[in-house]
Amino acid sequence: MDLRHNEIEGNSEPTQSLGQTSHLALDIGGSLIKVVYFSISRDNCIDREQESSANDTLGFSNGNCKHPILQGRLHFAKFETSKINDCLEFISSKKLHLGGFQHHENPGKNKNFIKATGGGAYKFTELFKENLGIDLDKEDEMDCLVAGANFLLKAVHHEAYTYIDGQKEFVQIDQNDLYPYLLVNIGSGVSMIKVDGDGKFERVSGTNVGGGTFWGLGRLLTKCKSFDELLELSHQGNNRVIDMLVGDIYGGMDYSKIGLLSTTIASSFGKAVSDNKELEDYKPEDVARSLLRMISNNIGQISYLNALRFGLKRIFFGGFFIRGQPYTMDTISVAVHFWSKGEAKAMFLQHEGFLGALGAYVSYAKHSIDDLCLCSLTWAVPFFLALGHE
Ligand SMILES: Nc1ncnc2c1ncn2[C@@H]1O[C@H](COP(=O)(O)OP(=O)(O)OP(=O)(O)O)[C@@H](O)[C@H]1O
Ligand SMILES: CC(C)(CO)[C@@H](O)C(=O)NCCC(=O)O
Repeated sequence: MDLRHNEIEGNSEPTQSLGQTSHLALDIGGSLIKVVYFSISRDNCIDREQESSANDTLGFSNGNCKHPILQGRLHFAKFETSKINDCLEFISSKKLHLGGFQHHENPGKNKNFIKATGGGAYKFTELFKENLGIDLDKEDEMDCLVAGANFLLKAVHHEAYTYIDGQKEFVQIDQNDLYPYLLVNIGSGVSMIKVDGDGKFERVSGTNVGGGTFWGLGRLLTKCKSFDELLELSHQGNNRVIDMLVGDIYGGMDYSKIGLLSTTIASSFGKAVSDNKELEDYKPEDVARSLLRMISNNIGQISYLNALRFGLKRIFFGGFFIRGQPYTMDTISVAVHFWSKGEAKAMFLQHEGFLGALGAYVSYAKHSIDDLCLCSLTWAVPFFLALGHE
């Protein structure tokens, strides 16, 4: 199966067979809105009974009931939360809102609802109702992050990877040895969640110094107009111009007695004090680089401390701050490796920014199984689990 970052192919039971349609879930965060939606390839409609035994071996037999399976793609899109109207326009233009579930508690209401998580699911309830005529069915943000991460780690073959010395290496996940792990979601702010199983987790820590801090401070300091511009700048910069290194303090030497190399940052932005320069005297790219390093390092260190607190060896990092950026991932990996003396491992996720939205999408399954499923399991579950069997 071709698993590209923005699309996942898979199977889905046709929604009309269950008397419902739903192809859309949202995660409306402080900075970004993440959209996950399923599109059906109608020409690929196949009969469930002609399928391989993948579903059956997973316990997803539909018994005596016979109905077709549709094939399609799971799409991923994102919008800035400040431009929520673009998102509404996108949903409307693709008519994604027309496929929502009917309220099963009150079918007479005849109102569509779509699954939504993140703070914006609360903040923008009325906006969605007024503009698209849909209710947002709210799912808890932490529940969704965990459900999304667990789903990806179990179902998608090349999902988790390490990033060490510029090398991306995919990690084989043993489903029987997945838990416990620490999930660190770096969004506007950062949540750290100890995951012990499906739906079994505890948010053990967090920090307000996250992706929003990088983008907010970076915008003020560099006058960048977009997040991508800030990232691009940080690629070109040299953090040593503005960070105070151990070597700057120790006359070029390591402080080997306590394990610090001369190249280790002793104080982020520390040179700005002794240099006696103004902001304009520094290149924006150097400032951007120092900032990215400072924030990534700090998150890596706090993550390690929490992993240590609970004896966790594996830390999975998600959230849109990461954006598959080599320098960000390298800094986080080095921080985790350095502080844990190689005991803990930092891993990243291909669908990093979509954990919450995927978790909200998976949560449709709850309704189908509990309330709506007539003679087989929901369309969503076999579809997702089938991913792992390609
Ligand atoms: N195009 C972009 N525009 C703005 N921020 C971006 C962009 N791409 C990546 N980012 C980074 O991603 C962060 C947001 O990540 P994410 O979408 O995971 O969090 P969120 O859901 O908006 O925040 P929270 O969960 O704290 O409410 C931003 O703070 C920024 O650092
Ligand atoms: C408030 C949330 C959960 C919203 O997504 C996130 O931004 C976050 O985890 N912030 C960090 C808050 C803290 O624990 O200090």
